[in-house]
Amino acid sequence: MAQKDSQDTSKRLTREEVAKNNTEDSLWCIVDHKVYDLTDFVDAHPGGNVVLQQVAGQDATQAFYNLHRHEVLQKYSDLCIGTLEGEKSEVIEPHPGDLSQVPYGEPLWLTPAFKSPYYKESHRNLRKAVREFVDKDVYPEAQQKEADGTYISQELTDKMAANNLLAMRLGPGKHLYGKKLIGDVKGEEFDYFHDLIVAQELARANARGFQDGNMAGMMISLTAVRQWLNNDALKEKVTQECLSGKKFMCLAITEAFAGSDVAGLRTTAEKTADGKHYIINGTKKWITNGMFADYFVTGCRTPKGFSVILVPKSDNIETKRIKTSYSTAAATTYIQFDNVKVPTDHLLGKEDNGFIVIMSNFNHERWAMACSVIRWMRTVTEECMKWANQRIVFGKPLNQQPVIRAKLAKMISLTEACQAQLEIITYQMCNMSYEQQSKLLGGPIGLLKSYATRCAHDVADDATNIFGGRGLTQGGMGKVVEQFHRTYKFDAILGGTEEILADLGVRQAMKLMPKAML
Ligand code: HEM
Repeated sequence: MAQKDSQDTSKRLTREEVAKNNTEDSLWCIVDHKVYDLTDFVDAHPGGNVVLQQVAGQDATQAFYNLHRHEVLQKYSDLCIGTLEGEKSEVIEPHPGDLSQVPYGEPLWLTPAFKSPYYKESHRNLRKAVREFVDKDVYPEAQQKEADGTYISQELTDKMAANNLLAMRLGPGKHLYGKKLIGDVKGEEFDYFHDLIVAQELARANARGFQDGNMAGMMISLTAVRQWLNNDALKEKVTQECLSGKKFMCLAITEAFAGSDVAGLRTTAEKTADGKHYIINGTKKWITNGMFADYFVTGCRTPKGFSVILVPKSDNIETKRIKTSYSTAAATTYIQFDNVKVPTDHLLGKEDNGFIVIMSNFNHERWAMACSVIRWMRTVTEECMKWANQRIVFGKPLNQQPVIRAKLAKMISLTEACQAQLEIITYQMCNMSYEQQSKLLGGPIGLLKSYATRCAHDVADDATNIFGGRGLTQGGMGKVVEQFHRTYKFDAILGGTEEILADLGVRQAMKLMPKAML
């Protein structure tokens, strides 16, 4: 019997040689024209020894791809002992930074021969650089943290900071000026299409809890601090601390008492007799990144309304972890403020006028959530395209069933429609001042997010049915679909529910109605 020639994939073997290695003492099989020696692996195989013994000495390509993701072969590449004489591997080996070759696996602007008026050379360069970074540095940690529920490492945070990825998450602005970003992009030229690219590429780490754990809290709160904090020195200090990855920030608005109903919040901020401090009391719930935050951008009731205050961490702030349907890597938190003393110059905007602070800040948050959920819809559609192509049932590929093709048609159409709407709104953001965006885009962005998550609902539903039991299983073929089906609701609820946002879109439109009668 032949001996295992460790990792020598260049070795040429014949099908006749493979056929002879069909016993427990030497068990070989063929997958995609390559030969695997499974002799020592049989007992460790998660699918058991019997199935391997049944294909000993044979070509098991079809059986393998019916049951395993290609990444299994990459993980166990040391079992490969050679390639078949005169044959070569057909399955495309993905490398860090590669574009998908699956139709609709990429937005149309990244599809060869398709054109777009929105993306310039610098967008393409940034896309390439961020994808490489995500594939090499973010994806492995994201997968690990999603599974074990621990928080982002300081090492990855430092790398994100060094590459200005933390700064880019705030969107375009002065905080990027003078900086040379990855992909050779100048900070001054960074616009909302660059921003869209960063959001969609980061979502490709396919770890929904970790995705929020990776500074979503800072992304939605430091923007408000930069726009509204009156104390400039403090503003620059906290910006510097957070964008360098040394300190962490979160947005603390929602409470057990009120979510989207900001007017119903019960956390209070009362001024001390000398007028120099606020004393804050109350609770906050479902606060992303609260567990590791050093700053809490907090919504409070003040005598005549609602105010937003930057609250540094102190002993009077207590945090407790909340378990939700995605990973605790997101650091979702219940917070109690018990007589927390904060200087009054930590106020954002004007006292009692916090509503405008929160509402204008919501636009970027909601738009960024739309970017990532639409990318998830695409990834899930791509998974279904691959599965329908490789899965053999009733003696033929799944894609030969019209009912499956009808589902794919719907998933593709919904994804493309959402991406197109996203790009049109992004173009408006690039061409409007912050004030115009606050005034005119709240409605359209609300409708975009609410429509995108309604579509995500349909995509998750159809994808799960296409994958069957695997769409309900964590790990293995359907793992991305299972995760999306379990977590897409975060995008439908966080940052404003589907219903509230759809209604906002219509209410804003009604305000702009002329006196036109039928
Ligand atoms: C290079 C060869 C192989 C390796 C490295 C391998 C590895 C694995 C791994 C890691 C799993 C766990 C599930 C996953 O991560 O997808 C698994 C499951 C399984 N494998 Fe394999 N396998 C190989 C070949 C085969 C072949 C040829 C067959 C069938 C003829 C087979 C049948 C199964 C079955 C039935 C399961 C359980 C799948 C499920 O729960 O859906 N494996 N294998």
